[in-house]
This record gives sequence, C-alpha cells and structure tokens, in this order.
Amino acid sequence: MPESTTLVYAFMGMFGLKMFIDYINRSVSRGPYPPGPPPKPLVGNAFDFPKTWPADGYIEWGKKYNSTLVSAEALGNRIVVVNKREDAIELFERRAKFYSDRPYIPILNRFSISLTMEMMYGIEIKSTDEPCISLADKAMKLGMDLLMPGRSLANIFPILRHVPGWFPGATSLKKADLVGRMTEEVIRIPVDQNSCEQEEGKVTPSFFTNFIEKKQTLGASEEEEEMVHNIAYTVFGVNPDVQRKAQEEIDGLTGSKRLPTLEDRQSLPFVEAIYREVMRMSPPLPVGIAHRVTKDDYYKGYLIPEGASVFANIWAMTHDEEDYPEPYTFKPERFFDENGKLNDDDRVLAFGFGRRICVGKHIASSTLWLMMVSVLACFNIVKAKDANGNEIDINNEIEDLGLIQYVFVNKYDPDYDDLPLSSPAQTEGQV
Ligand code: HEM
Repeated sequence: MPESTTLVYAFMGMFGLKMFIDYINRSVSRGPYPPGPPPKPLVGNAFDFPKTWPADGYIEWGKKYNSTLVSAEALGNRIVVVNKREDAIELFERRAKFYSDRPYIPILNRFSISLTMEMMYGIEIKSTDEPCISLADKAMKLGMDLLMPGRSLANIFPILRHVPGWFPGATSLKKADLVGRMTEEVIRIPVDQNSCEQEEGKVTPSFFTNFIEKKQTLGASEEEEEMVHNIAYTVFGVNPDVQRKAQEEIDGLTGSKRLPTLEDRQSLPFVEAIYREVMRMSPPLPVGIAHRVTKDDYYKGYLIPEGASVFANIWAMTHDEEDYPEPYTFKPERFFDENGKLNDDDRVLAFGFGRRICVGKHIASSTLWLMMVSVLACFNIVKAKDANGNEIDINNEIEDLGLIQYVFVNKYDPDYDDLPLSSPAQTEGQV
C-alpha cells in the first residue's frame, strides 16, 4: 500500500477515535456550561456559529437562552462568548490568572507581539508599497479570517491541524501555513532593514514619532485620509451639530491660528467625547480576540472548562441599552455628567480586557484623536451631491472591515470581505 494511503487511513482512524472519545466525554455530565444551541451528535455545534455578523448573532443567543454568557462546542473545543461588560471584567481582569492565555491558533504565536513591536519601534515605513507592509496586510487579512469562532474547521476540530496540507479540503491549514510564512517574512524584512540602517549609522525614528511629526508638517497619507474619511462622513456628515460644536471648542482654544496638538487633548472635552462615542459605536474588533482558560472555572453557576476559548463580545457591551441608552444613536453628550464635565466612563472597551488588552492602545488612541481633531480643525464635512445637485444620503451602516486594516496600512480588498473587523459602509458617490 502506498505510504500516503496508509497515512490517510491512519488519520481517519485517529479522527474517528478522537470523535468517539469526545462524544463519550460530552455525555459524562460536567457543567452545566453556559447555555447555547443544543449540540448535534458527533459534530456538536460546528455548524451553528453565526456567520454574517457574529456579534449580533451572540446577542441573539443571549436573549434566546436568557443568559449574559453563552457557549457552544465542537468536538471538545468549547467557545464561550461574554456579552456583558461586568462579566468580562470579572473573568478577564479579576480572574486574569486563568483567563490570559490565547488559544492555539496556527498563526498567532509569531503574528501578534513580534510583528507589531518590530514595526512600531525603530522601523521607518516610507511607503505603503514596501514589501513588509503589503505582506503584513495580506497576513493580517488571512489571519483574522482564521481567528473567528467557527470560521476555520481546524480551530473547531483541533485534530484537523495534523491533516497534511495536500489533503482535500484542508484549506484553512494551507492558509495558516501561508500566514505563518508571510509573518516570518514580515518580521525578517524590517529587522534586516534596521540592521542595515544601524550599520550605516542612521538613527531610525519610531512609527509614533514619525507619525506625529508628519501629521503636523505634511498632513496625512492616503490611507490615513481614507480612515478619517470614513469616520468623518458617518459621524460628522450625519451629525452637523456635533461637528459645529467640536469646531467651536477647537477654535476657542487655538483661535484658528494653529492645529491642535496632543497637549491640547485635556482641554478639548467635547472632542474627547466624540472619540469615545466613535469607539463605542464602531469597535473595530467586534468580538475581540479569544482568551484561553487555563483551569476549570465556575462563574454564575456555569462551568467554563480548561481550554475553552472565551470571547468578549465588545459590540454587545458597547451597544448594551442599560449602559448606553439609544445605543445606535451617535451622542457624544452621553459622556458628560450633569455638571457638564466629562464623566468617568473613559474605558474604551474596543481595546479588550485584562492582561491581553491591546498593546497598541495608547498609540491608537493618540493617532485617532489627532486625526479627528485635525480634520475638524481644518474642514467642514458636508454631504456629497449628485449630478443634479441633490445631497447623497449617507449610508450609516457598519461593514465588517475596518480600522485595524488601516492601522496596518492597506487598502480594501474585495477578496477578503468577511472579516471580524468593522467600519462604516461606503455609500455610492462617496469616495
Ligand atoms: C483602533 C485601533 C485598535 C484597536 C481597536 C485594537 C483592538 C485590540 C483588541 C480588541 C485586542 C484583543 C484584546 C483582548 O484580547 O482582550 C488587541 C490586541 C492586540 N493589539 Fe490592538 N487594537 C488597535 C490598534 C493596535 C495597534 C496600533 C497595535 C500595534 C502597536 C496593536 C497591537 C496589538 C497586539 C500586539 C495585540 C495582542 C496583545 C496580546 O495578545 O497580548 N493594536 N487589539
């Protein structure tokens, strides 16, 4: 018998055995787990995960099963989704000791810290055409796709990681392998570049200092413009009063004589409220990134088993009517107290939780704030007009593609339009 056929049989045998053992394990009563759709024999909930807009799908599960915590499982791999802010803070922060691992996802070990840190500190990005940027972009898109709960069968069925890439249907493994190799390149290119620059005695400024400097002297790049454009159209185009109020605040401080700087941030509370409201309404990673539990834990009477992937449904939390009445209305005023001072709700949930909270949050916060305030200081954003001079209505919907993509400097790619990221949808006629 050829070696490859033996391998296939061996794999199928192992797979069958694993399914059987998991099925028996599931039948033995542990738990109860947080509620969710009833599992089907053998496959569990593998085909129940919401596909189109997962964040809303998990809110629906929460309503249906009357629980702030919901869960599902496929072949022994349990996924828990946390829909409430208090639960996320309890689990990811007070119990951080057991909720700070990441699930094994083929690409992530190399992908997260090393990539961003190499890029953020000491590497000068001169153009978006640079190989490491376009590679980072592609790796990011592919990688995000693999991260979604239920999106990759290899994440649902851990045993599938052992299937060779040539096996029919093993597309997510091929993707993971590709992302792994691309990420290695993304890390290698800037490191090599940095070494060369050091040998030549050049001082390499960081992304952050470059950005701030460039913003104040040359303005924004095409991609940065595009990001601001998206935010600006949806937020200010739809809300002219908000725009006017923010501009009055800025002009009151600068006398229209200069651009605001980061030092002015404290003195511009209304702009700050706009920043908070933008991040609340459109968190770029609506269901965050999974944390892996390293020890069986009980919460609200439910078992969250060791190895479970726990997702913070950030979207559900920032659209929770109890915390944010009229959650789908853009209202920066909600961040002021009765004395007209900014309230203490300054926690931007969009950056995640606990020890795994976004490491780039300060950079992201500063760059986004600077972009918003600079646009407000210089422009009036109005609705575009069609050929007959009629205003084009603004599409106020959110698409699942967004800011992180821009942070990694790239353009919209229609081949990967189903990502766990969000951004305002484009209206025809708006560029
Ligand atoms: C608006 C911009 C950004 C948003 C909304 C955002 C959001 C997030 C979220 C939700 C997580 C997962 C947190 C969790 O697991 O609880 C995360 C992780 C991470 N972010 Fe960001 N991020 C942004 C920008 C950045 C930037 C600019 C960098 C690079 C400097 C960055 C680097 C990272 C890294 C390395 C992680 C993984 C941290 C870990 O696993 O410990 N992010 N981000």
